[in-house]
Amino acid sequence: MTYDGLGRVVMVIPTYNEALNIEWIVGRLRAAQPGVDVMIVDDNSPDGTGDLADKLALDDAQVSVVHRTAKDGLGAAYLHGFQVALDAGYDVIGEMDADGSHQPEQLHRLLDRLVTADLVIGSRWIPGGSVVNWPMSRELLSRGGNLYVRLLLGVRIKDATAGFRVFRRSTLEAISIDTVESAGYIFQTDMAWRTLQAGLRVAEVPIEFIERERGDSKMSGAVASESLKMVTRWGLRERWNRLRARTVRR
Ligand SMILES: Nc1nc2c(ncn2[C@@H]2O[C@H](COP(=O)(O)OP(=O)(O)O[C@H]3O[C@H](CO)[C@@H](O)[C@H](O)[C@@H]3O)[C@@H](O)[C@H]2O)c(=O)[nH]1
Repeated sequence: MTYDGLGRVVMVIPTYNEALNIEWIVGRLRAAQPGVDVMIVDDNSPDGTGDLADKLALDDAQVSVVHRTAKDGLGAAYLHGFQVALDAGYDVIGEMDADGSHQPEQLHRLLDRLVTADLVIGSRWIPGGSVVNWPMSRELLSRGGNLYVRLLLGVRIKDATAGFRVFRRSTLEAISIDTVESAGYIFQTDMAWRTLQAGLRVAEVPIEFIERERGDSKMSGAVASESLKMVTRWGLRERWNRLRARTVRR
């Protein structure tokens, strides 16, 4: 099935212990966008999410499942799913969480904008975007993290850490996903940064992000500190490269 003007679209949904959410979110996505396929990438969740995903795939030819052997991080799960989607010939490959934070009913905003962009991010931090039910600590972490990314990397994106996105196939091909190494949530920033560095168009559209009601977030101190370290390293490397280029020109 296809989405008008964009070709074949698949939304990749990574899961780890999302048994309480997976049927609900896939049902909503299929109802909201019947032309869009779904690929669940499960890291052998102990709560049986993988089995539930298999049942969904059995009942619906537009749902597929990638089973991985163990929990290996959000970024690693997405990269695996992206490669499967590229091999399957999809024209547009998207990302969203399994827990209802990203609303399938708002996916059309991202897809419509992709007609004139290479990556579209559903943004919480542009006018019209919002967050529902996040504790102040989480909002500060996200706003502060995004400010740090803007300052260190010099990018204009307001929500570079967001996980509701759609990529053109050509974007994933241009940034050579087999060279991406970030395994945790910093993967989101890494992909946006690589897209900009490849000279491609990154657009943001406002979304309402709703904190999950069932199951637990996998965000942790280790995930946040990995992000801080990586952004600092990229920022310093970028400055060093610019300085060297200037010195060589003189
Ligand atoms: N397969 C797999 N899935 C994972 C893993 N870690 C997390 N996930 C899945 O990835 C999705 C997001 O994980 P959450 O732990 O629910 O994320 P969050 O705290 O709500 O984080 C949100 O904010 C982040 C920072 O802005 C975003 O990067 C993230 O995408 C999301 O929108 C969920 O579907 C979850 O099951 C993993 O190691 N493996």
